[in-house]
Amino acid sequence: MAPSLHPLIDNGITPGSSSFSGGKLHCRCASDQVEVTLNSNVAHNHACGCSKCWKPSGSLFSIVGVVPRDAVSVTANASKLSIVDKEATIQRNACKDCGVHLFGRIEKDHPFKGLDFVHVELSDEKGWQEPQFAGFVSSIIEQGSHPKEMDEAVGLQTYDVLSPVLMDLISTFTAQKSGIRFANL
Ligand SMILES: N[C@@H](CCC(=O)N[C@@H](CSCO)C(=O)NCC(=O)O)C(=O)O
Ligand SMILES: [Zn+2]
Ligand SMILES: [Zn+2]
Repeated sequence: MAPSLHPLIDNGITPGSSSFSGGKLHCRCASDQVEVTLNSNVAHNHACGCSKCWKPSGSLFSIVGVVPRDAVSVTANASKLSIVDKEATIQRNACKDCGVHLFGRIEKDHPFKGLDFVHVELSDEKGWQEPQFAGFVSSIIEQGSHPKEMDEAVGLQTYDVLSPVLMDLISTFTAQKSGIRFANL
């Protein structure tokens, strides 16, 4: 049987709503759930094959998107949150009890600083932006998947890092940091 890529993409992708403006995320504890309120839809939502992003058990990919950090607030049980790896670029705040990642924040100088990484499957609301691409696809081999499994039909454009739009953003940031100034950006 083919492995589950992720429940949000295994049986086709449901389009989000352009008028949707956010909702609440909950961890998976049976009680005293951590609640995070997002006052924005996500952008650049994508399937991520990396080993660091939270994924449901049995799935090869995480689904992760970004929201402005000003649109993120912890509205219940914040004391259950702990940063998974303080050295990582993305500081992933996870529930200490169930392990779910509620939001990932970047504090260092970085092109994506100001954006928090979130998993919309933790919300009961409908209308979140659908996954736009699959990134870090070859990273699933590092985690034990046979290289041939990478050829599974994901139903999304696949990349071994991020999409060209996001890679261009990162490269533009890097160039500007080194003193290069582009006209007409
Ligand atoms: N092969 C590694 C890749 C890990 C990685 O670089 N992940 C990316 C994408 S996460 C969401 O798109 C990243 O930016 N990580 C920064 C961080 O995790 O702090 C692996 O699989 O572990
Ligand atoms: Zn929990
Ligand atoms: Zn990732």
